[in-house]
Amino acid sequence: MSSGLPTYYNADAVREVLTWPLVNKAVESALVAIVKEDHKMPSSSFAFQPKRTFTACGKEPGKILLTMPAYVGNYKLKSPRDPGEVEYTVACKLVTSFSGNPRRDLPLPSIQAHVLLFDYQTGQLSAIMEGTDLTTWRTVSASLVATKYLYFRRFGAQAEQERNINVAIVGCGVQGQLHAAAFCAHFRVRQLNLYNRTQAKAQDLAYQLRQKFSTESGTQINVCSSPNEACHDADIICIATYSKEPLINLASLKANQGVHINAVGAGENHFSEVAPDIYQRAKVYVDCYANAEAELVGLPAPITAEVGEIILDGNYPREAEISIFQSMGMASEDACVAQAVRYALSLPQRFPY
Ligand SMILES: NC(=O)C1=CN([C@@H]2O[C@H](COP(=O)(O)OP(=O)(O)OC[C@H]3O[C@@H](n4cnc5c(N)ncnc54)[C@H](O)[C@@H]3O)[C@@H](O)[C@H]2O)C=CC1
Ligand SMILES: O=C(O)C1=NCCCC1
Repeated sequence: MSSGLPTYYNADAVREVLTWPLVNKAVESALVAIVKEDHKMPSSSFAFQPKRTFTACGKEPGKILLTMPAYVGNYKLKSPRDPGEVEYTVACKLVTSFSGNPRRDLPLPSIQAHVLLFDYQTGQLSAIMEGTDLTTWRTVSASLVATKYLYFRRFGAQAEQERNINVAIVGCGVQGQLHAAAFCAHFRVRQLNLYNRTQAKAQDLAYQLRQKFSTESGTQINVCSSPNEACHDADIICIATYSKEPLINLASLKANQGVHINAVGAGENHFSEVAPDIYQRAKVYVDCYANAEAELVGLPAPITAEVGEIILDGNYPREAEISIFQSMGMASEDACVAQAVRYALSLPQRFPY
């Protein structure tokens, strides 16, 4: 038992060990752990994750502080070097969302976070970890995991390695940029369409991604002048803006074909970016029912399942269905990723995850 000060992990340290295998495993563990024990295929891991709080930071909109506590029990980090011991993690993320930050004279990220990690046996605060990149990575990872189970698995177990897809990114901010790079890195992306309200941002992103993916994997990367243009031929759509108005509707999508949407953004109201006619036609999946109950009031469609339930029971959407992963972000993802980061940083040598 330590009686010293908590260890501080700064952004550079965290960045050094953030890799997709590490984050994806941790996020998948979290998505499964929060599934209720009475599910038909229960998992041995479990989590307690109360509804998070939102504090308005002033009277004008667009500035909020969220507190996100979680306990995740009896799960595995599952890294190649990990001896298979089970983990217990107690954590609380403090995160602000100040949507005007990128437009400040000295721009800052809209989302900034720290994760507090506690000793699960004594309750002592053991670490404070800068959590801004961690938040971006785990959110993108949740979209990757959701896409794997809600889109690819409907076409078979090998589809994520074999199937060519067209991807649309609507909103090329911090989230959109990492979604674009990660989807190209994980899947066979034939065409990547980028839309951003300020087109120069989409052009910058296209320029950077072309250096890597156009030559390596032949991905055709296009900058589009409207969300409709970006999405009309897309199999997968990742939408991550602060828009209070719908940016895409049913007419924006490929007709009568399987489409999967990762609906990531929109701040306080998570579902305003996507029009009700899509929700009414789609199967809607969430990361967590408890958050959905509090944060998706007025969602124009019923919720089909949590992503973790689908991982456990394999009840995938049908091939031609539209699926939506309504991503809210959850504390147990942050807890599991922060724990994995701390574990990776504790190893004498960095290992290739
Ligand atoms: N689901 C989750 O777990 C998480 C969700 N988010 C959400 O993702 C969204 C994006 O976050 P970041 O990329 O960090 O923000 P950002 O500020 O870096 O990027 C936002 C992008 O959206 C665009 N945008 C903003 N308002 C718009 C509007 N009215 N119409 C069209 N485009 C608009 C901007 O041009 C910008 O490129 C936010 O809504 C944020 O709350 C962020 C972190 C986690
Ligand atoms: O889960 C998170 O972290 C966030 N979710 C919604 C917007 C702010 C950050």
